[in-house]
Order: sequence, then C-alpha cells, then structure tokens
Amino acid sequence: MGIAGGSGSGKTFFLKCFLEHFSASEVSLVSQDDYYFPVAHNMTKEENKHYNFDLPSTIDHDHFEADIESLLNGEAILKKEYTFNNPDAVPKMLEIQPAPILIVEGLFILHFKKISEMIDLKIFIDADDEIALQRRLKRDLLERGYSHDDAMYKWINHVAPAYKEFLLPYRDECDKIIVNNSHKAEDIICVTGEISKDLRAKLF
Ligand SMILES: Nc1ncnc2c1ncn2[C@@H]1O[C@H](COP(=O)(O)OP(=O)(O)O)[C@@H](O)[C@H]1O
Ligand SMILES: O=C(COP(=O)(O)O)[C@H](O)[C@H](O)COP(=O)(O)O
Repeated sequence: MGIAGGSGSGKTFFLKCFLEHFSASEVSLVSQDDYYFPVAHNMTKEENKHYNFDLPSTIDHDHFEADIESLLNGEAILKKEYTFNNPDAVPKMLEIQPAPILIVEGLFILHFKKISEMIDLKIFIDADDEIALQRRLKRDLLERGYSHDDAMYKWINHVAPAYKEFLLPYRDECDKIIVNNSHKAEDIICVTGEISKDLRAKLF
C-alpha cells in the first residue's frame, strides 16, 4: 500500500490512525524520509534554507527500492532513522520486519517508477494548499526551529513547486483520494477503518 500526498496533507496522521487497526506483526512501514542522502552537518542556517529537500534527487531511491524489494521477499531490513536538520538528534537504527501488509509512505513514491509499480493500493492524501501550509508552518516553527520567513521561503520555492511537478500529476492514477481538510480526526478514523476492514477480509 502506498501513501502519497504533499507536505502537511496528513500522511503521518493517516498512518497513525491506520496502524491502530493492526498489530505490529501485521504491518511494516517504510518512509521515504529515511532515505534522504546525508547532508553536511555543518550547514549554516542560510545554507539549510536554500538546500532544496523537496527534489527526488535528494532521495537515495535505489536503496529505497532495494529495501522495498527485500521486504516483499520476506527479508528484514536495517535502516538509519532520518533526523531532519537536527544535529543534536542521535539517529536510531530501525530494524523493519517483513509483514503481510507493507506500507510505503512519502512525497515521491508515485514519481519513482519502480516503486510505484510495486504498489497494489495507492492512496493520495489531499489537502487544500492553505490548510497544508498552516499545518506545515506550525510544525516548522515548533519542531524544526525555522523562522516564519524561512519556512515561507521553503514553501514558496521548494515545497509548492515540487508538489506540482512530482506529485500532483500522479493523483488521478491513485485508487483512493482522501480529502483531509479537517482539524478533526473523525473522517480519517472512519476511512482508515473501512480500508483496514477490506484489507483484513482479503489478507487474514
Ligand atoms: N484530520 C486531521 N485532524 C487533526 N489534525 C490533523 C489532521 N490531519 C493532519 N493533522 C495534523 O496536521 C499536521 C500535519 O500532518 P502530517 O500527518 O504530519 O502531514 P504530512 O505527514 O503529510 O506532512 C500534524 O500535526 C497532524 O497531526
Ligand atoms: O520536511 C522536509 C524536509 O525538512 P527540512 O527542510 O526541515 O529538512 C521536506 O521539505 C518535505 O517537504 C517533507 O515533507 P513531509 O511534510 O511530507 O514530511
């Protein structure tokens, strides 16, 4: 199953609700964010602001693809957690076990052809630009230590153009488009309930 959607659309939120319906041994999850090519730790704030993290070329997609293939072949993988631009965070080594349901999540999973072809159920989380921006601003200011201006700079110059070029063109090929403009969890809880019921009936 693939979960795509722009930054702030609610991919992580959707997954959190979805995973409530399963035990750990039933689902495994790989996130595109864990496959960023490493960037220099001594980047200045200014360099970080201009580094575009929203291009497919920033992702080690060969490694991402290989790990997905391993999991589909029933082999566990070992992956270093991505800690965004936080030099103080110590990345954990994540051991991901294969499971009957494999979820692949991220911005460019539909753009990476090989990955897209491996996905049976494609889900697109869709939120209005303004709502996604407000969610992202909140996160960037509180969790990532960006100023309002720097967060806006990234949104205008990196995030929004990447969404148009590398994500939106694939929206209509998805099996389900889930509109997530709400500030409440009910809709997502309901839709994840339906999808998990279908999957359970098919797989278990
Ligand atoms: N339906 C919703 N109800 C309440 N909060 C939501 C909803 N959808 C998203 N959010 C919140 O918006 C923020 C961004 O969502 P997130 O899932 O992190 O987006 P993404 O992973 O696509 O960047 C998070 O703080 C999340 O909890
Ligand atoms: O978050 C980053 C990088 O963070 P930083 O620029 O702080 O290193 C990317 O810009 C993506 O837009 C993330 O998308 P998502 O919100 O989908 O995880």
